[in-house]
Amino acid sequence: RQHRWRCAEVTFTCPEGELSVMLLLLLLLLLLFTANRPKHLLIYINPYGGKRQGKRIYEQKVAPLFAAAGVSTDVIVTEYANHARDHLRTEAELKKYDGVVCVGGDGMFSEIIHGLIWRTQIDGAVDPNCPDETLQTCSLRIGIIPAGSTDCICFATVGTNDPVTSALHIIVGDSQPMDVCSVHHNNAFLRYSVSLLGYGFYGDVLTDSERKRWMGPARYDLSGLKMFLTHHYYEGTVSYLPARGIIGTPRDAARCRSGCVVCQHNGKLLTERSENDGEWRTIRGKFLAINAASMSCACPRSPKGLSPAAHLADGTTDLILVRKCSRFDFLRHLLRHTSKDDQFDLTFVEVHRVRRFRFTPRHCQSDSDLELDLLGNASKRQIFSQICRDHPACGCAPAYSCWNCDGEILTHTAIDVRVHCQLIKLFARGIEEPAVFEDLANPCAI
Ligand SMILES: Nc1ncnc2c1ncn2[C@@H]1O[C@H](COP(=O)(O)OP(=O)(O)OP(=O)(O)O)[C@@H](O)[C@H]1O
Ligand SMILES: CCCCCCCCCCCCC/C=C/[C@@H](O)[C@H](CO)NC(=O)CCCCC
Ligand SMILES: [Ca+2]
Repeated sequence: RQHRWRCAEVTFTCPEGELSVMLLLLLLLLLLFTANRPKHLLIYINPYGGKRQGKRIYEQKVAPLFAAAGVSTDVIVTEYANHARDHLRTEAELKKYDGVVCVGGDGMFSEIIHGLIWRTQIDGAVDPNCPDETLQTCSLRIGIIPAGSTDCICFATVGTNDPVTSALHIIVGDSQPMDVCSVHHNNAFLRYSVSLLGYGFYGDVLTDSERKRWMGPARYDLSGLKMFLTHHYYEGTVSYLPARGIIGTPRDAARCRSGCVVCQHNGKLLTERSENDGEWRTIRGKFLAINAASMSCACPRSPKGLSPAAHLADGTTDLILVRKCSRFDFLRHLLRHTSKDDQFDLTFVEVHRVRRFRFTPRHCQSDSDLELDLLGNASKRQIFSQICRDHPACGCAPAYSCWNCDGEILTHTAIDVRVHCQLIKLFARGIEEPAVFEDLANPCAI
């Protein structure tokens, strides 16, 4: 609640009429020319996100504030999935606007960035399919009015999921840069991600929860419990390029906050330096979860997030590997997402701050890793024996999971992920530290 903003009316009185007119003019000029406030916004509302309250939230809580602040709007209520993405990619007259706002959850935000980033690359003649291209930064800022199920991007950039607070951050024209990961498979673009890329546990939770969409946000709790009990593990190889020369580690006590110096320092450093500096490292093993958190991923379910010390705009992602362990140990790890204890302080968990990583599931590994028959095909016996060994009870469980990419399912399992430092900007200012009242003895001074 401490991050909530509210409107207040303040009445100034001035004994001289002329002076009051001058002050009024000065205020108007300041608002017009010095503040970076948006004047015209393009708004997309997902009427089916979260508890299906998007339209009501916008009309009752947000539209009156925009009207009072003199912000004009063009509003589109989406009619189908990817409506907003496709409109931004091809039709929207972006020059008319100072920003784009989505009313919905992380999936709706994902649609907006896919539309905007794609459009920016095509306009700038950059090939989005090439994983090594330097992407062009998007000039339009993005606002999020939370009306989804997790709303982790709003929570991790503002500190609360409250439509009025987000509307006020948009009105005052705040700006928060943010990293974006591009995900490719064999030189073909798959998706962008800003929060969680999760294989194994979080991929399975998402797949299961999509069948329960009718339940609303509670679907994640049920699927989370089910997948915890199922306890699948997956084999594969993770290679990564550690972020070198940067300040900050995933085990820091310090957090990314408004005006973060780590983001400023690393952002400058990484844009100046070739990202191929450094040596790739490889880890092969059996994992319950492989998570890449490009930001803390804090949300009401996990107030400090999957990687509490991750940064919004430092050009890195925190790669968290949870190796195969007992149900009891995995529960200890999961419960630490919701408590103050360090979720990385466990022997089966490791975390690396990286600029790029690749994952190959075991069944996709090169032929030399598999038994080959005379025709060069991988032996069925070997693949079958893997399934049987992993799931002796039924033998029919899947040998591979899928990726949860900011709450959307990725069908490809072998992926190449690269962080693009500060590719987009949000109408936010990062989480603010609570005010410290130093002069408690003299409240008037405060
Ligand atoms: N009009 C629509 N009809 C059906 N689906 C839509 C429509 N508009 C958007 N969508 C899709 O709905 C999905 C879910 O939306 P959204 O992210 O807003 O809510 P959520 O999934 O409940 O929340 P969260 O992503 O925070 O968990 C998104 O993948 C989006 O593409
Ligand atoms: C026995 C069960 C213990 C459960 C432990 C709870 C741990 C909660 C961690 C929550 C982390 C959320 C990370 C954010 C991911 C979002 O990009 C994505 C889209 O909105 N949400 C989910 O995938 C939704 C993921 C929901 C997972 C439960
Ligand atoms: Ca980051």
